[in-house]
Amino acid sequence: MLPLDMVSAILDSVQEAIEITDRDGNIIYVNPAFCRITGIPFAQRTRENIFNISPDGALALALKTGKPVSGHRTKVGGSNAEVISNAVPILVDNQIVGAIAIFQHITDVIKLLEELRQSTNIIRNLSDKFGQVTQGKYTFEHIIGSSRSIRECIKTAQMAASSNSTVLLLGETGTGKELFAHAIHNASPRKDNPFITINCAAIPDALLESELFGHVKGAFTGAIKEKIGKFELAHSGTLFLDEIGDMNLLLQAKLLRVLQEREFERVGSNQTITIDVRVIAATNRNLRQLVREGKFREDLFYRLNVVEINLPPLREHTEDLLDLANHFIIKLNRKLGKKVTGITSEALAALHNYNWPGNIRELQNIMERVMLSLENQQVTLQDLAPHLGININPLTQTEEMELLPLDKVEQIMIQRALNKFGSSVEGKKEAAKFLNISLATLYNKIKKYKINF
Ligand SMILES: Nc1ncnc2c1ncn2[C@@H]1O[C@H](COP(=O)(O)OP(=O)(O)OP(=O)(O)O)[C@@H](O)[C@H]1O
Repeated sequence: MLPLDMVSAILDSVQEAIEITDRDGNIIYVNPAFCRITGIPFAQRTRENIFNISPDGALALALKTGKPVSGHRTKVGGSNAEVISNAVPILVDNQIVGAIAIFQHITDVIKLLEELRQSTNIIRNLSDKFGQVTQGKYTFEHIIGSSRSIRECIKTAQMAASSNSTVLLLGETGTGKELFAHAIHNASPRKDNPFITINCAAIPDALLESELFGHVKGAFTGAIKEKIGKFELAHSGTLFLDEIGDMNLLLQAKLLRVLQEREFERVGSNQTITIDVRVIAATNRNLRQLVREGKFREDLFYRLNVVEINLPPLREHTEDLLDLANHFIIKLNRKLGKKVTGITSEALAALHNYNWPGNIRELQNIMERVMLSLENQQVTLQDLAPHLGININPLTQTEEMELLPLDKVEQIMIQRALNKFGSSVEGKKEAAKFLNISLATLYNKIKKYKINF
């Protein structure tokens, strides 16, 4: 057992407030920390009974129930001090002889809680930010194509990369707009900073503003915590605004201001935020037409259109088909664990003849579907035909008919030859040679039978 004077010296030196009662609730001891926190002198406090002065406090509860009480929030009876207290009954030979409580001033706890809340907020925001921040995935090396039109697009994009100019990428779906946006960012001085993408068509109008500019807590119903917008996330990097043609007029006005002033406010806040962001915008819609129809602001169009790059549809640069097909074969071999060796010339000719409404994305998808069932072999016309809507054996149907007019047979043969050799000038020469007619005759018959390819 510790000597009594030592026990009292220990209690006197503890930083937390301590209060002790006897079995009947008479307060028999409070330490100096208690007097400091509550402002009640020792002599005054030890004249009181806990059941009178603080009947709902932790000490009274511990005495009444004989059980420990922890984390009890209360005001110390007879003072204004709010505390969090833990109390336990004091047992001697299994009999309650009193109770002791230890208090912590609530302002200390609140201060700690506030610090904790702020730290949690910072961590949450950082992890939010971290989750959304990406780097540019592709470089110009990933862009396949040696046709004049693609080379020109690459040249313009490379020139734009070194500047801070806003770039507008126009082109049908699947022509590589996003790929170019990544490549421009990666070739720019901002390449080590964030590359943030937002698809304006994929986000409902009501949410797009806060996605772009962020919001403060309580800015609108559902804004339960503050949110950093894409513009802030992209600070010092690049913001890729995809499907810009789908943005509503109200937001277009706000976007124009950011592009002009480089500043904005989060939704619900009047604090102006200044940013340094390079904007690349893209759309597969006809922006000029939208301007004429009053659906896209002319001033915004010119702000965005500092450097304009028009990506050609695949049907207009079919000379890149072989390189693209081989590129996807290599990529998909890796992805699917295959060893496909290439594509036959007949299959390539069929690719030439197709219209490619989904452009390069469609080519990539078709190659993937075909390669799923191939092993160590080439992609053939038979593999591709169902995906390109080609009937590779028109005669099997027609053979079942007893007779066919001669010109119908001629038309079918010309169609088949063009499917086989392709519709390029070289392909037509081959087809004419195979059919034993001159190139001029072939052209005449294509015209006569209105053959589409
Ligand atoms: N020149 C190219 N070389 C290699 N791959 C390409 C090329 N162009 C496009 N691709 C590939 O085709 C797919 C579609 O490209 P991307 O997403 O960039 O098109 P997009 O024009 O942005 O389409 P959308 O308008 O539908 O968003 C991607 O997988 C991309 O990597």
